[in-house]
Amino acid sequence: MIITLTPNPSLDKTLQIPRLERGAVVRASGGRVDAGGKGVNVSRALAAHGLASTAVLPLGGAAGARLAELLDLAGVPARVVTVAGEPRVNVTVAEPDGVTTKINEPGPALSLSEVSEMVDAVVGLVSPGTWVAGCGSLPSGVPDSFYADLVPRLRDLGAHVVVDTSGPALRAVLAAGPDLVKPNLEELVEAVGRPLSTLGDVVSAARELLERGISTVLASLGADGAVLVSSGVCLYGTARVSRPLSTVGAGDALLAGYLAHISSAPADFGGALANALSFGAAATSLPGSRMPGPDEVAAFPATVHERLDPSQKLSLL
Ligand SMILES: Nc1ncnc2c1ncn2[C@@H]1O[C@H](COP(=O)(O)OP(=O)(O)O)[C@@H](O)[C@H]1O
Ligand SMILES: O=P(O)(O)OC[C@H]1O[C@](O)(COP(=O)(O)O)[C@@H](O)[C@@H]1O
Repeated sequence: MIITLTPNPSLDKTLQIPRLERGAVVRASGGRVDAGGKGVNVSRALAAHGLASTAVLPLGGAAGARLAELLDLAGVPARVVTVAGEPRVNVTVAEPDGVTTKINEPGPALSLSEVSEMVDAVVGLVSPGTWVAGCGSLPSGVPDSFYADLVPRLRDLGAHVVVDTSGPALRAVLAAGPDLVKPNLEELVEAVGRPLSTLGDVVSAARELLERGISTVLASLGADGAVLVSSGVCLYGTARVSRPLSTVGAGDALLAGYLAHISSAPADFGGALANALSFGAAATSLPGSRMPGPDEVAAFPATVHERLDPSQKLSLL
C-alpha cells in the first residue's frame, strides 16, 4: 500500500503562450488545470497505472472542492483533512520550445489542530509494510521539522518513509534518516552544501547522505537521467526524450514509477530505476503536469547503464 502526503497541494494552472515577454500583454493559446502538489502528482501517476494509493491532503473552500473533484476524476482515493484556507494556484507558463516558467504561491497557513489532524490521518492509514511519501513544500504554520518528526513515528508502525522536499524541510529530514529521498540536482547541492558538476560528484553526495542514515537516494538529474544509490548499489540510468513539452511534475512521475516497482519487488533496484526513468521521461512529453499512463510510459524505454563514468559532466549546469 502507498500513501502520499501533500501538506501544500495546489491547483496547477498551465498556460501555453507563444513567447514570454516581461511587461507585455501575452495572449495564451490554450491552458489546463490539474490537481497538483508533489504527493498528489505521485498519486495521480500511480492511478493512471491502475495502482491505488491514498492521497492525504488538507483542502478548504471552493478551490479545495474543485481540487477534490479533479482528484476524483483522476481516480485517486483521497483522505481529505478539511481546513479553513483554500489551496494555492500554481501557474506554469509554457513556451513552444519546452521552456516552462513556474510561479508557486505560498499556500494557506495551517493551524496547529489542522496539522495534527493531517498527521493523525496518515498514522491512521499506516500498517506494516506501507510506503508513505511525504512530498512538497510546507505551508506556513507547519514546522520545518514536520517530515523529520514523522519519520520515527511512521517507522515505529512498520512503514517505509519517503521524502521529496526542499529548503529547510529537506535539511531537517536528512538528519532523521528516511528510507528514501528524491532530490533533484539543486536539492542535492543544497543537501551537501557544495557544487556538483559530474556524475561522480552526485554519487559522492548521495553516499554522504547514506552515511547520515538515509537508506536510498534517488537523485534526479533532469535531461541527464537519474542516479540511484543504496547500500551496495550504485546505478545510473537515462531515458531519451527528443522533444520535452513540460517538465512540470516530471520528478513526481519519476518517484511514482520508482514506488510502483519497488513496492512490489523490493530488491530490484535496477528495475525500479528503469521504471522511474520511463515515467519521468513520459511526463516531460505531456502538457502541463499531466501524468503519463501505461502507453505513454511504454514509449520511453530506459537504459540502466552497465558503467557509470564519474567524470561525465552534468548538462544541467
Ligand atoms: N529534458 C528532459 N529530458 C529527458 N528527461 C527529463 C528531462 N527533464 C526531466 N526529465 C526526467 O524527469 C526526471 C525528473 O526531472 P528533474 O528535473 O530532475 O526533477 P524535478 O522535476 O523534481 O525537478 C529526470 O530524472 C528525468 O528522468
Ligand atoms: O510544494 P512545492 O515545492 O511548491 O511544489 C509544488 C509544485 O510542484 C509540482 O508538484 C511539480 O513538481 P516537479 O516539477 O518537481 O515534479 C506541481 O504540481 C506543484 O505546483
